[in-house]
Amino acid sequence: MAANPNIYLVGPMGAGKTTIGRRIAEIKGMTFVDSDHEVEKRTGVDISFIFDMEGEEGFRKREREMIAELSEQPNTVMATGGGAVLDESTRDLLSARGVVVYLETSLEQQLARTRKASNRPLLEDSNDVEKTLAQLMEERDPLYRSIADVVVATGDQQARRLAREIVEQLEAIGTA
Ligand SMILES: Nc1ncnc2c1ncn2[C@@H]1O[C@H](COP(=O)(O)OP(=O)(O)O)[C@@H](O)[C@H]1O
Ligand SMILES: O=C(O)C1=C[C@@H](OP(=O)(O)O)[C@@H](O)[C@H](O)C1
Ligand SMILES: [Mg+2]
Repeated sequence: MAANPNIYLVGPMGAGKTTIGRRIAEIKGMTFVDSDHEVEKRTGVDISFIFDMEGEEGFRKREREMIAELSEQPNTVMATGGGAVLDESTRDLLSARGVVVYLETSLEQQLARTRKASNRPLLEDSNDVEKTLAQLMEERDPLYRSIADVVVATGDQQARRLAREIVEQLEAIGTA
């Protein structure tokens, strides 16, 4: 039997990439990786610390290299960080090496889902989180769409249910 194609989740902060990605991997019996977590493991520090020390540019370089490495791994579901798609080589790699799922999200949901958690320096350093999220979305939505094989609206449904629906959708189009 052919191995499962890799599944890559893209979308903005709070879309649920990390949460849903982990569930999809469980359902499919695939390996789950999160590019942010892998950068943190490799460096031994958190994302906010990397932004403080090296700026966003330093983080983007680490993110690009990590995604390039992780995308070589077979049978893998990878949650990317919300800004990973800014890099053209990353977009090309994700497109070429797996199925790309864009988790589309309303600003409202993003606000609710990013309210509690820390370690999102772009939001921690903002004095108007809603405006920052809206600006990022304007810049990035076309990039997410440009590589998406599937676009999934994340409504109010439970993470587990959403993951099941995504798996069904991928199986229906013959990509999982
Ligand atoms: N479909 C969902 N329903 C309810 N809560 C969710 C859902 N997706 C994500 N969450 C919650 O939102 C927060 C952010 O999710 P996360 O997976 O970290 O998003 P991302 O990786 O896209 O930034 C987490 O607390 C998570 O439990
Ligand atoms: O949107 C972004 O630029 C970022 C999103 C974060 O990941 P999540 O999308 O998983 O929150 C993390 O990579 C970093 O804080 C930058
Ligand atoms: Mg995440």
